[in-house]
Amino acid sequence: MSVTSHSPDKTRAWSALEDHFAALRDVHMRDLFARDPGRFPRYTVECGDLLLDYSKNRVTDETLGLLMDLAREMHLPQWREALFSGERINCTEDRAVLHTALRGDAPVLLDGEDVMPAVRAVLERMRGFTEQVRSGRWTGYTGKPIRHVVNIGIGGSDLGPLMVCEALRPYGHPGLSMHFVSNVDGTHLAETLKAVDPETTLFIIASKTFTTQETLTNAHSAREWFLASGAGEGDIRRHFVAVSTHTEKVKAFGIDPENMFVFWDWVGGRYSLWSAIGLPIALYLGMDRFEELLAGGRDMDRHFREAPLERNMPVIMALLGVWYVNFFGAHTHAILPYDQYLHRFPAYLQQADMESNGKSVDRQGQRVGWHTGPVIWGEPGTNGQHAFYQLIHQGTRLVPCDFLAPCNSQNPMGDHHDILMSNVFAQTQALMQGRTLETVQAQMRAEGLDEDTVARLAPHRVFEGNRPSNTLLFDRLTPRTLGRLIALYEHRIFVQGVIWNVNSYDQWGVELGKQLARSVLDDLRADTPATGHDASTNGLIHWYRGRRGNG
Ligand SMILES: O=P(O)(O)OC[C@H]1O[C@](O)(CO)[C@@H](O)[C@@H]1O
Repeated sequence: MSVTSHSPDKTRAWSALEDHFAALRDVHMRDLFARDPGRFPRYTVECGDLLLDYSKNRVTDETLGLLMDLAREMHLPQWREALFSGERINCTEDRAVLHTALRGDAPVLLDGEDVMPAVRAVLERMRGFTEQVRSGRWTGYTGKPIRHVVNIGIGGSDLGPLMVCEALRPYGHPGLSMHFVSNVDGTHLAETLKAVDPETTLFIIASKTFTTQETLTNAHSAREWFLASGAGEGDIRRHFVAVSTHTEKVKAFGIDPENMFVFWDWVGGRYSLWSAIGLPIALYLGMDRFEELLAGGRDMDRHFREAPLERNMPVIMALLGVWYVNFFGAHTHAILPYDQYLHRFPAYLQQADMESNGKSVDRQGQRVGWHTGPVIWGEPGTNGQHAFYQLIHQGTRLVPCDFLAPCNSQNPMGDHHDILMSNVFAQTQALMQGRTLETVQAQMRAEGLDEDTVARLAPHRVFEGNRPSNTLLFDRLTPRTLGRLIALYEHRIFVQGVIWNVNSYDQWGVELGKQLARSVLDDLRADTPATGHDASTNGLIHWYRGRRGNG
């Protein structure tokens, strides 16, 4: 690797940020706004139709300057170049990380060979296939056109395509209904199969490794269901396609390689929606719109690569996150989309962010002495307001929030959209400004309440404020805009990984549970006593074995 890495807490900027934090921790954003009328124009940045307003953060010019120093001391510009140019920055798996090439338009050399011809060839095959299915020329085994697409995959082979198909529903093919089966709980597949017809259903078996237990179990059961409907083995080719990096394993499952769409080990699962893993997206939206999504990702790549760090949207968002995690001690970060179509965006980002930066050893294998990725969570507004915003406004924890909202609804209806947007702006204002005890008391007296009631209730009605948020506005949730948004968060994750000196592109933390599940499953199938686990696990296995089949 051409770039060196080291501990962030050994940098000069980190120490300076610690001192600066001590001076700023009790400063209220109300006062920062009062002192500085230029905050909004200075602390906003654009990329295409995206506007990021980060003025409602607990920062000053000095904070931002020090955060930029930290990025430079951690060699962010060099790491960014290593990412885009195909260096093997996934050091534990010795892999390049090239999801940006999937949406790129220039040669990218990996081991001296340009990856772009292969990328374009897969896109062309996707175009041919999706046009056949969407036009009705690709028929099922009884000659009927495809009406249902069932994607069977999990994690990155599910969450991205599912989120995008939901987000871009207004652009979806009216004659295709999209289904996503991920959970190995038989209920997920069973409920999906109740809604589809074997003669008109196309199954996509999506798995980078083609070894994932949940996906293969669901895929085998789907095939059995299909064959039980009266179809023959020879009909499988019209109803099952695969997306994977492993041709041999796809063949072994019984899917013709002709019906397989490939991608490569340099595409991480949680960054793979831009690859053939996006096949459900391309089927639903059509290939032109899928390419608009890619173009949106490319817009953000260009911005990330070319804009100065101080005007760089993913860099700014990432560094603000570092400021809260490492200096204010924030444990979580809320993603609050005020667009119903983005209702799976927080779930998608949970995997993208937490599987990437939920690490506790650095790139050198040493235990980190600083906090890394926060818990990512969220729900669409305004529903969240009536659920968990109480804690964000008045709880004891600091929860930095991202509010995302379109300036135009896909479904204009009366004054719904102005009402929705008034909530976005009011929430961020309330979080920032709060409401002081004096204001509460004055308001209560103006309402004519007696002094006892004022004294008793006023403390409950105080809002400390000083709670940070970013606001991301965009014109309308189009494929291109969504591409920009997704790539924005991908790069935010990358930058934070660089600052925390972790490898954001492996996921060893999912291994142990998988391994143990295999040995537990052996014990669930056995009739001899289970003794090889701890007392709790042995006890649970026996309890379950004694009761299954009774319910
Ligand atoms: O696409 P695959 O190989 O089935 O993996 C699915 C998911 O499983 C994981 O490896 C771990 O949960 C994810 O990183 C990945 O997205």
